[in-house]
Amino acid sequence: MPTILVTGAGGQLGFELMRALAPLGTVHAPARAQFDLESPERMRAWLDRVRPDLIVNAAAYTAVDRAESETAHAWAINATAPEVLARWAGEHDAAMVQFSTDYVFDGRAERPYVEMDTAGTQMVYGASKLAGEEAVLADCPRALVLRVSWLYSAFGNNFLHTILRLALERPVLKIVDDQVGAPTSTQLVADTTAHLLRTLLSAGNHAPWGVYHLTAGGEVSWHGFASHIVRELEFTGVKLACTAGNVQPIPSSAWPTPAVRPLNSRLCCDKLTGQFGLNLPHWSHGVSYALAQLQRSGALRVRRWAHGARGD
Ligand SMILES: NC(=O)C1=CN([C@@H]2O[C@H](COP(=O)(O)OP(=O)(O)OC[C@H]3O[C@@H](n4cnc5c(N)ncnc54)[C@H](OP(=O)(O)O)[C@@H]3O)[C@@H](O)[C@H]2O)C=CC1
Ligand SMILES: Cc1cn([C@H]2C[C@H](O)[C@@H](COP(=O)(O)OP(=O)(O)O[C@H]3O[C@@H](C)C(=O)[C@@H](O)[C@H]3O)O2)c(=O)[nH]c1=O
Ligand SMILES: [Mg+2]
Repeated sequence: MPTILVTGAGGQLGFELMRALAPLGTVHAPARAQFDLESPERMRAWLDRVRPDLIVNAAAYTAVDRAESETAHAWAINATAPEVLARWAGEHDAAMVQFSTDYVFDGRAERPYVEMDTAGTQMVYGASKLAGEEAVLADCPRALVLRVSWLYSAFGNNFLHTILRLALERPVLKIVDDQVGAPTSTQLVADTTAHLLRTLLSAGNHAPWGVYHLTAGGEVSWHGFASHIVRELEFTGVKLACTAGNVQPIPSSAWPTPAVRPLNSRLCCDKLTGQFGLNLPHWSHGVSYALAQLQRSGALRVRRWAHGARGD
């Protein structure tokens, strides 16, 4: 059984990977005190001691706007740390998975991006993630780089939770309508990663490692995504301050942010579905599932009572 290292297990994707990768081997998720991505020495010491056969790097610096002012910090975690991991993996014949993002592209193309397209972005988060990808591919012969987009889950910090919070508090939401992509659940990414690894690890010398785009099917703007979330929340009966009709579309120019996000975040996943014979379900499936998880956990009911009179 392979020994597997999952970094960032406390993050929204790492949490799902712990579940999805468990059948493939013995999964280790060291705490930050033992495995800090900003400490190459500590990482190497841990790797030399445990000697994983597979490194799955789900840790990252994901604060897109803050990265513009915390450049060194973002670069250390998103670019230098993957390089350290990949170098160790390459030297010890281990395999590695690195997660990357639609934000490596500048978003000016008029079609979904394919893996071979030239990536190039001005934003620090995207540029640091691109440097991480390149280092991993250069240093580890058995590397899988998965570019995912717009991740959300019932657990963790993400746009779904932002919209839930805002819809409970505000009568009107203004959301950008000119940035388009595919919201993708962490479950879909984690389960698909496990499928790919099962194939790749058993395929021998000619296994198709490399870069793949991995998102849910379909496409939508952030405004369309937010409207969908609020509409689905209305069905749950949770008491909202905002209705779906009051989620208003705005252009990016009306929502200035330190990091300029791509207008086109669409990633073509044909390479992955063709190579591995997998189907990537429409993005709305995962949203229904995440909201059902929130409802079953009691999170929506508690919020309703916290917000208004019980039973109203
Ligand atoms: N979120 C998104 O929408 C998208 C994410 N991605 C990529 O997917 C991957 C997973 O992202 P996601 O799960 O959303 O990220 P999260 O922000 O939810 O989790 C990131 C994890 O990294 C850990 N981490 C950060 N810095 C360090 C460090 N110095 N040492 C050890 N651990 C550290 C965090 O630890 P702690 O909990 O202690 O802070 C956290 O567990 C990343 O590669 C990201 O770039 C790609 C596209 C979209
Ligand atoms: C909260 C809010 C956001 N927005 C806009 C800002 C932005 O353009 C868009 C999305 O907002 P966020 O800042 O939550 O999303 P952002 O942090 O940019 O999400 C990204 O995270 C990184 C880690 C990735 O890799 C990307 O794939 C992507 O998921 O919505 C509004 O227009 N109105 C609002 O009220
Ligand atoms: Mg964010």
